[in-house]
Amino acid sequence: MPERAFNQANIRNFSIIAHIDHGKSTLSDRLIQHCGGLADREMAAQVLDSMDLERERGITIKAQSVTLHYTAKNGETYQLNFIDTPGHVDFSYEVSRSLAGCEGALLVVDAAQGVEAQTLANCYTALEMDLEVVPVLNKIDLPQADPMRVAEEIEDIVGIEAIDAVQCSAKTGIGIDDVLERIVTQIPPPQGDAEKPLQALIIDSWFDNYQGVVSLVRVKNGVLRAGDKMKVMSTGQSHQIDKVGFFSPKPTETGILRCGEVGFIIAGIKDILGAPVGDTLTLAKNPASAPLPGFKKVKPQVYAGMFPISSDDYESFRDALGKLSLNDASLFYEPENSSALGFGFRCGFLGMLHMEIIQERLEREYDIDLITTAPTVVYKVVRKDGVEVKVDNPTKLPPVNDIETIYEPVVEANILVPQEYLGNVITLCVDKRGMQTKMTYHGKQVAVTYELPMAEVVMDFFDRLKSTSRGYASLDYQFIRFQEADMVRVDVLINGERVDALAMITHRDHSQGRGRQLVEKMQELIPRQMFDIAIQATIGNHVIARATVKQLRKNVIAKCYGGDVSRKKKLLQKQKEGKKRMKQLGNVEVPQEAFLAVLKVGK
Ligand SMILES: Nc1nc2c(ncn2[C@@H]2O[C@H](COP(=O)(O)OP(=O)(O)OP(=O)(O)O)[C@@H](O)[C@H]2O)c(=O)[nH]1
Repeated sequence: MPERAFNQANIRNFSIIAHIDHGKSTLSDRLIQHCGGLADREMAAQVLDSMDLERERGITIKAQSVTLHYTAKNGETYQLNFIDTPGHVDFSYEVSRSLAGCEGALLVVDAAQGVEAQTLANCYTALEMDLEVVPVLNKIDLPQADPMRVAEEIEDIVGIEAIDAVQCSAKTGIGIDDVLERIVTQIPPPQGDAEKPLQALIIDSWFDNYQGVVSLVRVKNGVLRAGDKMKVMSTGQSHQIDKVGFFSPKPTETGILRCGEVGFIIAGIKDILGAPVGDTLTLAKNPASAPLPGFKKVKPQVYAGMFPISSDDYESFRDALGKLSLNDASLFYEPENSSALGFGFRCGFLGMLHMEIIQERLEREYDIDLITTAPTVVYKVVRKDGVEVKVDNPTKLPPVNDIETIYEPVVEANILVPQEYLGNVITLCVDKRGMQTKMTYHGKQVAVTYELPMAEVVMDFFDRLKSTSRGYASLDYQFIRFQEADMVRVDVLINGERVDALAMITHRDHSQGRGRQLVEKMQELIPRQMFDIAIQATIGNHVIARATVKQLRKNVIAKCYGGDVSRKKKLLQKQKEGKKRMKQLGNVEVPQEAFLAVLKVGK
């Protein structure tokens, strides 16, 4: 392989911080196009949002990278390594992961919309990590764009200089040159010493069916070559490096990654735990004395049970979770056994979107049909005998008589909202048992801070906030403490049998109303069968609500008795498909939606 020209001073490693829809994907495609990374026809598909799911949902989930070469106005050619970051509130942890590989970040703000809470939180993370934050005002082609106002907002709310912020339109291409020049002039080159022992940070790892584990790394010190024997510092395991290179955006082998560079490495690692994200790689021959600081560990916030509909899928389900968790350190799972749903896993997620995405990936990429139980947060329970337990599953809540106190997790939620929707947002927060702690006005925008029970926030809060503010309010939240709360477990009985997978933990004040809504929702969702089905909600032995699904009188097939066989077959086939998502509880068939009916209550 020919030696590449290399000058560490001409490397720029950066990420883009942007709120969803402010144009990050469009801008990154433009930068790639401008630097000749892609032909126009390849631009049709946005490149960095590579997973199908991401494209459909229009959001970026996983960190990806691309290496570009840009010849600047000063005549020098720069290597730009762009590491992508996700934009949703559930994934701020992955943002810090991407930022750890960079010296700078572009803060892309829609010049018509202004600053949103999520960009704010990520921006603070970047500033804390000592990154150079370069503000970029996008969408200046829009008639309603108001770059001066938004620049002031950035200064006022984010607290960085923005008056001479670069203005561009990722859509029309205006100002893209200026963005590239800013990257080169404002973001510092990587520090690090090529002569020191190798230290390469694993930013991301994923499993490729042909290559095994592929890792995206940032070389902080030393040099990494194909053929070298490298050591994973946390496990001490050594592997021969097969391939190294860049994504440009197609994978391009270079045989070497030098100090300051970002690229992929493949080392024939088959074990999915062999290259953990946040770990440090060094060389077996001349190892570094210490690993690099890893990433802040994140704890899942929401737990739910996931059960394969067919018990034959259990093994493949476990393998799939293993593969997914390789590049998603925030995904937690452990075996769970439900009397209603059989063998499955208790899974922990960052939030509801994260949960939905994992569920969809399992179904689409791994072809596993699942029943998911209602998500719950983690409660701290102090028993009468003084022992403290963490409860991530309503069925594990100790009997009422054994409980001294229950503590629920509380978050601090920062919301940015235009003044005209402030009233709606306050109503929503009060409804969700929120307590206001701060409110400041910034031009047209208001920043409000609430302390809210996490259980209320992780479920449907984000969606409701969006709809009550016509999409203008934005949210960021973090766990602050556990707080004593009067929580109870509501059980659901179907024909007298307690269904463990349907239990929920809720505040006592809401329990009566939610119990009622829950049984009513279940009544709608459970199809009528050949007998009456009684649905009850209980707290302990006390029934708080009941409903009945009346028996079905007619047999569907009876209708076409004597009719032609193919029609009858079709009807049966249709029924069977309809049943795919059903679970047999005793003699009652319950559809998947019923297990999530809890999410539909309390609105
Ligand atoms: N008018 C105008 N529209 C733009 C511009 N840049 C992006 N858009 C549009 O804004 C919408 C969102 O752009 P994306 O690039 O997908 O946004 P994103 O921030 O990458 O979204 P995530 O991938 O979810 O983080 C798309 O409909 C784009 O066509 C711009 O400069 N001007």
